[in-house]
Amino acid sequence: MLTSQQIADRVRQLGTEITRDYRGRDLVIIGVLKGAAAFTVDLARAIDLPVVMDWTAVSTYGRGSTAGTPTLLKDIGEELAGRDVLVVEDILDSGATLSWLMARLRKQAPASVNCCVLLRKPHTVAKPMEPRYVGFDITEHWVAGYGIDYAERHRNLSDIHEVRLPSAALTASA
Ligand SMILES: O=P(O)(O)OC[C@H]1O[C@H](OP(=O)(O)OP(=O)(O)O)[C@H](O)[C@@H]1O
Ligand SMILES: Nc1nc2[nH]cnc2c(=O)[nH]1
Repeated sequence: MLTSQQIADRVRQLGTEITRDYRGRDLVIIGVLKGAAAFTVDLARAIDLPVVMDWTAVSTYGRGSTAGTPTLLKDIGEELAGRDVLVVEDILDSGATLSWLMARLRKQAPASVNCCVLLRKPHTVAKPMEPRYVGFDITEHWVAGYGIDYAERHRNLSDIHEVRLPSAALTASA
């Protein structure tokens, strides 16, 4: 679906935009494990600012048209009060994970909270939200590679691939 070269080119563009938008600010980048690990590291290296990096992990069940139920698996360590926060996610699908996470981070009273998603799927129905930065708008097909898994495997692929699944398996995985 997307080659490593296409991804690298877009990551470089996003890094340039973020560098311009956050110059002179106290930027904290929060990568959402596990899917956004590769993207977060590459994006951070494309930003020409002294950013602070931190990590969180959230698991969300009941995606799609039903409201997801997120669980925090790993919290951040940074204090966010008064700082500019950029959450980095691999995929925006139902929006359940990101909307829950951003509401949680806002409770620490940061100066701002925005997000950068690599891939946006077309139907963010459950929790509509507008990321400040989007890498690519894609179809609703299941994808894997560049940090994104299929049944926990294939995160190590350099390209992003479409995974052909029977519709029953797709529902079970979500
Ligand atoms: O917009 P949503 O419907 O919430 O879906 C997007 C989330 O789903 C995937 O995470 P997953 O729970 O599979 O965990 P992982 O990042 O560890 O692979 C993906 O990495 C996003 O975090
Ligand atoms: N791994 C993976 N997780 C997802 N969560 C929502 N869509 C996807 C997808 O295409 N792949």
